[in-house]
Amino acid sequence: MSETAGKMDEADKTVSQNGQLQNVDKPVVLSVSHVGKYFRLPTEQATGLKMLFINWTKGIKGYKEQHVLRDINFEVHQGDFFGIVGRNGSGKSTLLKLISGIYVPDAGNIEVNGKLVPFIELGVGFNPELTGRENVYLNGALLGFTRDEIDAMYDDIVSFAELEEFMDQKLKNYSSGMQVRLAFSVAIKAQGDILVLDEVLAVGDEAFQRKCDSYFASIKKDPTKTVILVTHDMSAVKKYCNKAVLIKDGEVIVNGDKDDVANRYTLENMRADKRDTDNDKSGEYPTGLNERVPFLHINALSEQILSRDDSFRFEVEYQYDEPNDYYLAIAMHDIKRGGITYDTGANKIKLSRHGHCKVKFEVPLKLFNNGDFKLVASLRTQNAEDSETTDMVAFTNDDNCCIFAVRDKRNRAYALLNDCALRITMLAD
Ligand SMILES: Nc1ncnc2c1ncn2[C@@H]1O[C@H](COP(=O)(O)OP(=O)(O)OP(=O)(O)O)[C@@H](O)[C@H]1O
Repeated sequence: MSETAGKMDEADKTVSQNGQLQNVDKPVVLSVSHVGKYFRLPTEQATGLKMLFINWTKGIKGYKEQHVLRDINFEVHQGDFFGIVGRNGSGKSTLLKLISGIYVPDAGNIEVNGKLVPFIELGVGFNPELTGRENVYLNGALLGFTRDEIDAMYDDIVSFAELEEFMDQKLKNYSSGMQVRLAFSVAIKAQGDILVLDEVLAVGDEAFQRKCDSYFASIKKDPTKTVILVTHDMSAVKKYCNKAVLIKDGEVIVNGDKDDVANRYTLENMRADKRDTDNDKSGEYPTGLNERVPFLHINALSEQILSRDDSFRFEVEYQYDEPNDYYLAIAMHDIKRGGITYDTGANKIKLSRHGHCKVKFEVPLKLFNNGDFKLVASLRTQNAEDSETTDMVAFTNDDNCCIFAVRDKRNRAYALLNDCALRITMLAD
């Protein structure tokens, strides 16, 4: 085993064991160890030297430190397609700027071995008063390429950007899409070793995105090129990356397996959506609850990201003190595709315990295709006049329901549950 492979961290080992990572024996091209970054946000301004002195004697700093990144550790090997994922404001762009040498870390260090080409902020290194051609040369020079090197890659850049007819026009006359195309083409066609890209999939029109798509597919196969990609697009992470990290509030919370990272990100987003709804609560009881049923909650008892070999276990926890029998009705919504996937029916689960109760359930996932699901429940009582009918007493809303997701490599994103769920029968004439 090489020295580099000997240095691999726990995440690398895990990933290589489940067969996703092929590059652990390749050289480390980027090493991020114990990196921290904070920004100073001004709180009050001293208006002069005297004020500054008074503040100093009182211990008033005049700024507060916002820790944007804390103890970030990971390694990227040559040939990796490495994803950096996280919600808005989690610190991804700051991390890319540190990797690209735009910022200096306040703690830890970053080692880059190879020529790094960043595409992280549009407009950096471009001058609107210069022509497209001049901008290619300017940008290439800023990236550290010689004139001869830029001459050699110029045609390739222009043809990828499909801007042949516009190269002698000033950049300020380009549409924003054209500017993105040119900047992106310079970044990817420049012969660097490590390409650092921020949200590139979100730029350009559909045709250009398709082109980027096939470019990514080809670069993924090139063992000498390394890509570091920041994206919110989990299908891109699953499709291109062999490794990824998930950053939350400035810390790496998942490191290594790109599927784990993508799944956890989905879960974090689902949780955040739910929290947003929680914050909207008003009145004495949460929506759906009342003095008869002051508490009704669905709790996940299993992991919330599962494969079709798993079962999802959950419990309905509630408070109900009236002496009559009652019913629990449970429905499962398909969050992305819409619609109800399953419904127990209003009077199938009859219960008679009272007080604070918990009832456990299990859903086998064999028949599920990939998707995000929301379980909702209602507590119902028999209608006094019609024994066939139930009346809803309380229901879970978005703040007390439960979510889970099915992610299985064997499954597709079809709307239907399971490939065998639908049978089309030919009818007689
Ligand atoms: N130059 C700066 N000065 C002060 N605070 C900053 C600076 N740059 C970023 N921040 C703060 O650092 C935090 C992380 O920002 P960053 O842009 O790295 O997040 P991000 O994960 O890239 O977000 P997004 O997905 O929205 O691009 C944010 O709270 C942001 O306000």
